[in-house]
Amino acid sequence: MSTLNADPAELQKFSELAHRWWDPASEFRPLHEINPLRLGWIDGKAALAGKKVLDVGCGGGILAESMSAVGADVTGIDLSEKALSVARLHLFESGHKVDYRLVSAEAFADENPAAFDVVTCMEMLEHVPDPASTIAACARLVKPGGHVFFSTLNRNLKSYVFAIIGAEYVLKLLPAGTHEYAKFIKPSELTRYCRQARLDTQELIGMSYNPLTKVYSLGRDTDVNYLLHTRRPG
Ligand SMILES: C[S@@+](CC[C@H](N)C(=O)[O-])C[C@H]1O[C@@H](n2cnc3c(N)ncnc32)[C@H](O)[C@@H]1O
Repeated sequence: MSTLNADPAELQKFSELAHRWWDPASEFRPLHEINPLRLGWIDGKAALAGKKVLDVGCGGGILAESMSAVGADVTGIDLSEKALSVARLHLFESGHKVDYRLVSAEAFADENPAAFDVVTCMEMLEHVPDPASTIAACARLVKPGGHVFFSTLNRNLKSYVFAIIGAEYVLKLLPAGTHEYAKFIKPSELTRYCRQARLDTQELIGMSYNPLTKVYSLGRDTDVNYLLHTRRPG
């Protein structure tokens, strides 16, 4: 039996904060603030309405719900039971429909090969022990010709300064200890894992935060946060 590709300390961290997931002033504020940007970018590439979509590492469901709101048929998977409970409860408030499951990407891929038009895996890879295994699972889950989207944090001096020192200690956008530098992933590594999983890179785009205007934007600067659009060949 293969070992579970999960770090119990990471899951515990998200479980402890889970009750604040939908508070836009909480530790999850950055996810609320970046959501319209990433949703628009994903929708622009994959035209979500009517598509079967899987959100891997969905947490409390910020992205999953928003994809349902634009007409996608969304399933969300995560290994934090508390985050999933919060996600399920929030559906009563929002009226959206998402099927939430407590299962790893690898196990779900064994049960549902080539089942989804679109797979999203955002802000999750930097929290798992073996990101290449998660990426390979996402590649197995998507249909031939389908889309897979990732986002994560780059690994360099600038990302260390911005994502850890800046976000966790100076601006206090995130609790100290949210991120572990060694788990950040360079775009070259992410695209290599994708190639190994037979996912073709379509676009790599940066996401930057301006601390003066407090506004996030998409652009060419991939030094800190970035997103990757890939497709499984048809
Ligand atoms: C920073 S949150 C991102 C949530 C969501 N993807 C978003 O961007 O709004 C990271 C999520 O990954 C989940 N996670 C961490 N390790 C995981 C694993 N091995 N399998 C599935 N989910 C995992 C956590 O429980 C948490 O919900």
